[in-house]
Amino acid sequence: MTSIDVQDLTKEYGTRRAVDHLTFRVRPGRVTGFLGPNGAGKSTTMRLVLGLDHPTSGSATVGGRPYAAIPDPLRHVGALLDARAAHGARTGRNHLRVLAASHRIPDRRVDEVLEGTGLGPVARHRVRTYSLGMRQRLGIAAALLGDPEVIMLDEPSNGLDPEGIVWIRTLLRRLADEGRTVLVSSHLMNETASFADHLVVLGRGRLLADTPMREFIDARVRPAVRIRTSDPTALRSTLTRHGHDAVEHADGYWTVPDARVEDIGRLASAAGVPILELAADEGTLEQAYLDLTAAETEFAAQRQEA
Ligand SMILES: Nc1ncnc2c1ncn2[C@@H]1O[C@H](COP(=O)(O)OP(=O)(O)OP(=O)(O)O)[C@@H](O)[C@H]1O
Repeated sequence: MTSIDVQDLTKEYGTRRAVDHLTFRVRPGRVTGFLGPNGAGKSTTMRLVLGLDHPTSGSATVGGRPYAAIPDPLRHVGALLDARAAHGARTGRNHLRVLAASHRIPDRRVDEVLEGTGLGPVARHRVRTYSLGMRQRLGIAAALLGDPEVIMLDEPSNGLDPEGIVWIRTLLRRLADEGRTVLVSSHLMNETASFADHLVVLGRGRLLADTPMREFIDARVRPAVRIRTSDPTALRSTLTRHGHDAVEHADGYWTVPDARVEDIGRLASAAGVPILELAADEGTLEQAYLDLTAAETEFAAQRQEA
């Protein structure tokens, strides 16, 4: 089982500290979403893990070894950092064949990943004719080429069309279900919520959260019940009688904070209040993320004032 281990990792560029004493572990068998505002240090951390940059202090290892010490690294760690990196004059297939040859990976694997990433029909076209989405797919194909147990993707959904977004979601889930270690950075919260089991969140180079996704949301967003009725007066009086503060919204919905669907449903039914819709409002990753990063911004402002 191969984990990514980041231990007290710090990276400074001049006076700018991009990564600040960061410690976390990315475990196999699940998709870990890597989140944080622009400039939080996600790409720098990924580059440090891949040995593309040297840490100022601390360490980053894969399966207990620094990337540079892994023989045939493409067979162990697959990464997509920058989809523009492929040589535009080569065909997609040749780009992958060159990579494969340097790691003694057979050409048939090239054709396999081309098919798997939906690039079969354009495999013999030059990369410079590819759309951003096709380049993303080519970058993902390159990451998968060595059938690695560790996969790191920086913004893989970038430029993908809706069908591509569904494809990447399914792919990430499958890779994790196969027991691989999958780390994926994204700015798209709905997207991340659809594939991640676990989250690592950075803010200004520091670790803000390292937690299962459900716990991350539940700790920050109060659960509520959404309800719609044809008799708002009866609904309000029933809820008030039972100590619930309901909030009415312009679109005809009511929200009952800190309540469970079972309880509100039972109360309404016992009081004969007609219910048109009833649902648990469990909170979204976006709400929880904005709550966390807002708190972080406030903290930063307070520190500056002090
Ligand atoms: N080569 C470099 N030289 C100088 N500063 C750098 C370099 N690479 C990154 N930085 C700085 O380090 C900080 C972290 O950048 P990084 O790209 O890792 O953030 P990120 O979380 O990936 O952001 P984004 O979400 O915008 O991609 C930023 O302030 C950035 O300007």
